[in-house]
Amino acid sequence: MMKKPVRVAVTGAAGQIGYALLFRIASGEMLGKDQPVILQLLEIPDEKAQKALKGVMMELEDCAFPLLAGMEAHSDAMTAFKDTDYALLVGARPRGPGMERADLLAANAQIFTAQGKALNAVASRNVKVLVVGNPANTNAYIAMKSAPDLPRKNFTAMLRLDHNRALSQIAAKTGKPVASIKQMAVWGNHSPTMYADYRFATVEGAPVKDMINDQVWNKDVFLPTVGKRGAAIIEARGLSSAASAANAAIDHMRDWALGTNGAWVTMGVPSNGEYGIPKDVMFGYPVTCEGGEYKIVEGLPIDEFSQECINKTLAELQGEQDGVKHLL
Ligand SMILES: NC(=O)c1ccc[n+]([C@@H]2O[C@H](COP(=O)([O-])OP(=O)(O)OC[C@H]3O[C@@H](n4cnc5c(N)ncnc54)[C@H](O)[C@@H]3O)[C@@H](O)[C@H]2O)c1
Ligand SMILES: O=C(O)C[C@H](O)C(=O)O
Repeated sequence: MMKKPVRVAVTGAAGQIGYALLFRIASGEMLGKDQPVILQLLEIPDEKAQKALKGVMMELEDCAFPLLAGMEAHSDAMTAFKDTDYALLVGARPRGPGMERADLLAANAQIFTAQGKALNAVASRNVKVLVVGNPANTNAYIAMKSAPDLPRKNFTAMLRLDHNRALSQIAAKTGKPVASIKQMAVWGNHSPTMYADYRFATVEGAPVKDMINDQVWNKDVFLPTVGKRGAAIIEARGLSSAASAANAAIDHMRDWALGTNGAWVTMGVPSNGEYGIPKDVMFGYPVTCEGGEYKIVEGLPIDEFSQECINKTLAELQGEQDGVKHLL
């Protein structure tokens, strides 16, 4: 028997990430090839954006996806998020050359206050929320704080792109297939301060750290390459990453909904104090997922270098939180 359709809200649906995301959700790559979806698409109430959204919907229609059980265009979060089971908050201004993601805070923070309130009012009480719009951790924090009637754990930020970037860099360095690398972790903020950590990573049971055995490469090549990859793409493309970001969003939601079978992935989630991070800070952690819930991998040893890196990314996140206090 066919499953009951679930509602998936996507904001910024006519943007570049939206264009790389919606077709994959509708084809079943996110929630499974047996899960029909109803897309609830939000764009700003602007004639050009709404017209572009209509065009994307025409193309979705032309794909005749068997799993696409319905599709709606919205210009108001209060209708777009009605009863939604999943919410991918992508819509926000991207950064341009020379900007840091934190520079977007003022421009984007208000979007997430309003959208958090709308989720609070009308979404399914089990809604799974992924914030992609930058600065993603702090925007997710704002949305969570603006939705006091929803469980905190329902709000997450996207660090999966950083996780995937770290995997690819390690695959290139070790010459091992990307799929063979297990137990990667990225701690903290989706910003250059993030700490991509391969201390626990293995390939077929063998430690990656021993294969590389080069702390200078870790510090001077690996960490800056992963941390500044977003800027490198903006520099090369003239636009911020889109297909890889959409791919990471699919990975994040699929793993959260369908489970990881014990494998580690990275999600930005509200802290409950794990690893000394203050409660509610939206922090990148290694997690496993099962039965629609994520669980932070606990008890990992944190050496001095790692603690310094974690402190730095935490301090940045706390600074961002301070900067939006007046909105909450
Ligand atoms: N977390 C990550 O790893 C990651 C990766 C890539 C991009 N991003 C971020 O994702 C965001 C979107 O990037 P993009 O390249 O798709 O940008 P884009 O400019 O191509 O598209 C953004 C879309 O959002 C819409 N929008 C703006 N405000 C909105 C609102 N309040 N409600 C609904 N829609 C709204 C715009 O009209 C536009 O169509 C940016 O903030 C970017 O920095 C995050
Ligand atoms: O870096 C950006 O501004 C876009 C995105 O967050 C990325 O990491 O590619």
